[in-house]
Amino acid sequence: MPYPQNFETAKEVEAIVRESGAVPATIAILDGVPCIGLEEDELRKLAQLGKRAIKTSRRDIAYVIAKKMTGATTVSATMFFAAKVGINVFVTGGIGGVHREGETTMDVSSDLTELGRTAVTVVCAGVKSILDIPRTLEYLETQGVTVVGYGTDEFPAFFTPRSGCKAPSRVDTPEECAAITAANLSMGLQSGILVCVPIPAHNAAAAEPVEAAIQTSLNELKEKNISGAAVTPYVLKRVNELTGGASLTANIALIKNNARVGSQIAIATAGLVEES
Ligand SMILES: O=c1[nH]cc([C@@H]2O[C@H](COP(=O)(O)O)[C@@H](O)[C@H]2O)c(=O)[nH]1
Repeated sequence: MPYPQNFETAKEVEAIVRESGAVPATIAILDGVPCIGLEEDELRKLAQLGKRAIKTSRRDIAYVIAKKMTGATTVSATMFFAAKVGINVFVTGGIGGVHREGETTMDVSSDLTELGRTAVTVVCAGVKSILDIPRTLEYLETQGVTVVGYGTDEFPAFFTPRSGCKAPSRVDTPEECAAITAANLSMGLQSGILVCVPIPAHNAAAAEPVEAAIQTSLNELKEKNISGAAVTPYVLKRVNELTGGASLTANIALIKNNARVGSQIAIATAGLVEES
């Protein structure tokens, strides 16, 4: 997300979490120090750095710390730090997944392996259709990740509530999510839970222009020889440009919605699980 929308959204998300009765702790690595909860000026600096902050997945954590760099943590690294300090529930927009043609490129987000090895409940709006959604679900199954649709039988596809793929299971209340989180922890499964909240219908950017923009940007990847970690940021930026900002508006709306749902889940979970 570009500045200043990233800063404003982060602040608004923290406010939503507080208003809901939970405690927000935005996670990042600042000058080599992992931080769990940021002061407003720290949040602003990070937001202003934008792409100059290092996109930090699990593999990058040690390097960013050793080099005293500033890292914006992806879902995999954020889960790692959340688990370390006993945070059970974490909200984000979307997660990474298996890329289209991932069967040959092996471009599979480390978010999926982290979900397989770290017991944190991640609240998201599913994965974008820039990815291969059926293979993403297969890989989550391989990793032993509990995937639930929140108030839906269908796995949501970020900008649109529909992906054409069935969610492996369904919940309808924060209490059900909390009970699953508590069972996961008490069984010592040591894997994560993915709660997939569909974008609210009134916020959903009309699916067709977003889908068309995704196709265009995927074609550009090949022309421009872009691969690996650069793929997701490039496609997100291009889709926003091509849809005249509609995808950014939808992105912000769904993140706030996830924050509301995630806070309710966190509160219900706190009633069931002792702090570790
Ligand atoms: O819809 C989204 N997908 C992915 C990301 C970011 O991209 C990361 C995955 O990147 P990669 O595909 O390189 O693993 C996620 O953890 C998250 O930080 C995001 O913000 N929004």
